[in-house]
Amino acid sequence: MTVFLSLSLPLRSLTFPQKPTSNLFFSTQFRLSYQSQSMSSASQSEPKLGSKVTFQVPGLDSSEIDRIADATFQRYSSPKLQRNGSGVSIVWFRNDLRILDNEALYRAWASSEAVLPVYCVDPRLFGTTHYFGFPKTGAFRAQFLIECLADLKKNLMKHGLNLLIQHGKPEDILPSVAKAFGAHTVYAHKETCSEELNVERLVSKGLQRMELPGVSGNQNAKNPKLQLIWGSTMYHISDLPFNPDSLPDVYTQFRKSVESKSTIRGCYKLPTMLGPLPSGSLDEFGGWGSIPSIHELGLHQGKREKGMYFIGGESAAMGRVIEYFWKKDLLRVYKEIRNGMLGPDYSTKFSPWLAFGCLSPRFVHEEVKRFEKEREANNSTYWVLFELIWRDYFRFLSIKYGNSIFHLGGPRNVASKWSQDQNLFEAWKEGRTGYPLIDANMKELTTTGFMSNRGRQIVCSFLVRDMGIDWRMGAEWFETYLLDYDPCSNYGNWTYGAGVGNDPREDRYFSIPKQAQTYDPEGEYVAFWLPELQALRNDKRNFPGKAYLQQIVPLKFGSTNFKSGHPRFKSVRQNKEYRR
Ligand SMILES: Cc1cc2nc3c(=O)[nH]c(=O)nc-3n(C[C@H](O)[C@H](O)[C@H](O)COP(=O)(O)OP(=O)(O)OC[C@H]3O[C@@H](n4cnc5c(N)ncnc54)[C@H](O)[C@@H]3O)c2cc1C
Ligand SMILES: Nc1ncnc2c1ncn2[C@@H]1O[C@H](COP(=O)(O)OP(=O)(O)OP(=O)(O)O)[C@@H](O)[C@H]1O
Repeated sequence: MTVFLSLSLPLRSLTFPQKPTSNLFFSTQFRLSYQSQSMSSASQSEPKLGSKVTFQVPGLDSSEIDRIADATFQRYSSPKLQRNGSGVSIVWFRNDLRILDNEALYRAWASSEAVLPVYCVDPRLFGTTHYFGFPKTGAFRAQFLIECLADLKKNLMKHGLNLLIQHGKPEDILPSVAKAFGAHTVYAHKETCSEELNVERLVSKGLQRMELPGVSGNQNAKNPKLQLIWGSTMYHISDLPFNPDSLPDVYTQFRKSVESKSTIRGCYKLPTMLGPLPSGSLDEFGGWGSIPSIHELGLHQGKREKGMYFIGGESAAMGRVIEYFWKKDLLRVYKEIRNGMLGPDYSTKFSPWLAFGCLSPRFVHEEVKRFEKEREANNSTYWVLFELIWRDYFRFLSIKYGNSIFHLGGPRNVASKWSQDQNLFEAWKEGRTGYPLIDANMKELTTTGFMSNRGRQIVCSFLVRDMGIDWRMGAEWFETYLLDYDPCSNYGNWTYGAGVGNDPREDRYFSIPKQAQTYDPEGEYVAFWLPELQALRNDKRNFPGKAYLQQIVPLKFGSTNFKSGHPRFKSVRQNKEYRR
């Protein structure tokens, strides 16, 4: 039986698109809708490619998203679960904005008679990045967060709870909420990077120092505890076959070791109802508080002009899993199409929801296994897990290497000369380097908050290898803009790309002409983002010569316009081009 029967969706949902072919760079549907208009000659093809087109991810309407979410909650509910605690506990939501497979929420429920869910809108998240002072959270990610909070509140209410939203630092807010409700424990998910660890320490201290109401002199009265729970990875930290401090430095060793020696835990089941809420007044907190508007966060959301538009929240995340795996049947071919750049369907697009914790990687694992059982198991179905193991790996590496993942020399403390040339950096970030593949990717990032994995590797290589710019400038620019920003994956990948990562064998140079020929042979991607290229012949779009901006630097190896071996880069060591 397919998921559509169990979700009782309309009959048309039962018809799946034809099995996508193996040479896809993006989804069949996306390609077909454009191919019909796109002939090989420039004159007939391009008006539609360049027109303003947006794609909602997932591409489902809100009622279908709600139906999928309700059916999924239902599938994971167990009426047999029993709570045996007493008193009040608090769930402090952080980057775990979900109900399903949320161990902190489950434990808070099981250990109490009443649970109070709290989210703190921490002003530090809307400050600036560490070295270069870019906005810490850009408008796209802030808008995504707003939608995540609205969805979390709605789903908590469906389960008999609510969400108290407070504006301020968790270390100021949580002790006063715990005091007002006499909570015995604050449950939260554990983080691994120093900014977040620092907040954990401050919250813990705040709870310890809290004065208990009306119990002075009572030796038995206890301050509430902060109980931190591991929950961000697919493999649980306690199930690793090694201590994170002795994590293998080579990804393949890590992967083989966990695959052979560890198992992935099942998702936590949900009680049908999570209530009641504690009794008591919320007056001193202004009632349940409000979800901030983008303006209240000091940001401005521009018009969505083009490209993908992600819907925040756990319900949309579940909708995307069902859409990508079951409805569009793309899990079957994921490995063949995952290096695409254009349209919503060449890859799962799970990352923004994973980063906010709307989606549990263990849930993705269980859906992959269900698909393998009910439809097909192949290299593609495995490959989504392979990629999620990369995500786990970077998370565990952040424990082993601490703040060095943010430092110029990276985990290996590599001494290199880097430039901070503002002209070059501005051209990179604004997408006017004269290389269509770079410019298109950078425009996609600042227009949507997303960039493909292929694109990220190419623009990273160009910034650090061809321009010689301090990689942290690129990493912080990504930190501002990415919807899926996650310190471990972002800085982990940047240190790899810059050649300062923990694995000395990872030294990546991406040749732009080669990447363009392989991954955008018809120039569809660059023409989508750079309409001025649409008038050119398909094979010229990535190599437009004088028809486009002048190239701001020559390429280190091989060039589209410049002669290779430009003296500026003579001293740079030749690296093999990297292909994954
Ligand atoms: C310079 C650079 C910076 C990056 N910054 C981030 C970041 O801040 N946050 C982030 O989630 N990913 C980051 N990535 C990894 C990767 O590009 C994205 O996870 C991926 O593009 C997200 O799209 P998707 O969900 O469709 O991926 P899919 O191809 O569908 O992969 C499925 C999932 O596997 C995980 N994954 C895939 N590739 C990687 C990878 N290289 N490293 C870690 N996890 C991976 C992601 O969770 C992803 O959602 C970065 C990569 C590079 C090269
Ligand atoms: N979640 C995060 N996102 C981005 N950066 C983070 C995160 N957590 C920690 N960092 C970075 O970790 C570093 C910690 O700086 P801190 O001053 O506390 O320690 P440090 O090791 O002495 O670093 P530095 O010498 O760069 O100041 C900073 O670069 C900070 O931006």
